[in-house]
Amino acid sequence: MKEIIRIGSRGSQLALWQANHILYALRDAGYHAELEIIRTTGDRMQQPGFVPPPNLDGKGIFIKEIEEALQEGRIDLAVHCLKDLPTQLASQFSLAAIPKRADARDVWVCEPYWALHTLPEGGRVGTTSPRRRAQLLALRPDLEFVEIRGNIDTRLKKLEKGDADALVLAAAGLDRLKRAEWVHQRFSPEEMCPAPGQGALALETRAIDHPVDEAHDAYVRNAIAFFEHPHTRFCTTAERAVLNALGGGCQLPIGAHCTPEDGHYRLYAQVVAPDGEAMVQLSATTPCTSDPNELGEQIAADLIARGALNLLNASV
Ligand SMILES: NCc1[nH]cc(CCC(=O)O)c1CC(=O)O
Repeated sequence: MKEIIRIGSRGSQLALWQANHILYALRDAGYHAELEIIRTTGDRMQQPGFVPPPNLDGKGIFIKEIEEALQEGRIDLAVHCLKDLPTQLASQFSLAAIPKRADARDVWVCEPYWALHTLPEGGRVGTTSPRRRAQLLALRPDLEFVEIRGNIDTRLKKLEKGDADALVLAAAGLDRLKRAEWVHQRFSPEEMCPAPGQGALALETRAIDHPVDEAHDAYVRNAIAFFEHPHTRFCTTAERAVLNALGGGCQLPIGAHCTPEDGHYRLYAQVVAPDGEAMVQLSATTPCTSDPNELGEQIAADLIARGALNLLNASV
């Protein structure tokens, strides 16, 4: 009898694309894989009329129910956007593989103003991300913001309807869903520094020392090992270390972007005040042989020495 690898995913358009991408690759490699769709708190929050419970903790709202399924053995493998994963996983879980990253950049989606600087004064940008709002204000203090939620097609429809004049989205999502014709401008990381881990997937399994079935868990870890992409692992580990050292969470206006450059890695990180009036930014390089966590922690310490925590405190 063939062993089956059960993959858990959220039901959003983008999550399904990503989970299927992994599923088909596993099938191509000769494995039996199945998909299980799991509804998370984060998905329910995007429904109209959702009332958040008073004790709701924003961290990990897209992963809680998926990790429960992992822990209970209903699934063997969870496929997430790495940027939605908290910087610290509970000890029962492991980031078993990080596949090659797609385009990590943020993009400008705006008809008919093809670039950020051409949008007329007071233009309304549809984003709820504190990082994107702060970074946009640093470039264009006149901008206004409106809440646009939902999956990518919903957001594009709301843009078409005129609910906003422009959107800023992750390139990876639009590229994966073949909506790249909406992209007018891909921001350089210095203009709009992407969220740590943006554009990368995370393959999460039970940790080695928390198996449901030792032989099956080892089989799954072995099956997914070929997805692992060492450059992406290094870069996203360094980026997430910056975020972790500054207090974690996707609600903080922190960008970090690391790239391999011949023989070394370069990490750039940026913390912006919520009103865009102040910013600290730094970059550092390190040899390929060094520890990505040290690189991220070093940058975070240097950002703190330049006042990053004051900017972050202003944002809560
Ligand atoms: N916060 C939602 C989210 N999580 C991951 C992506 C995009 C895909 C990725 O970064 O891998 C998005 C949408 C967006 O930011 O536009």
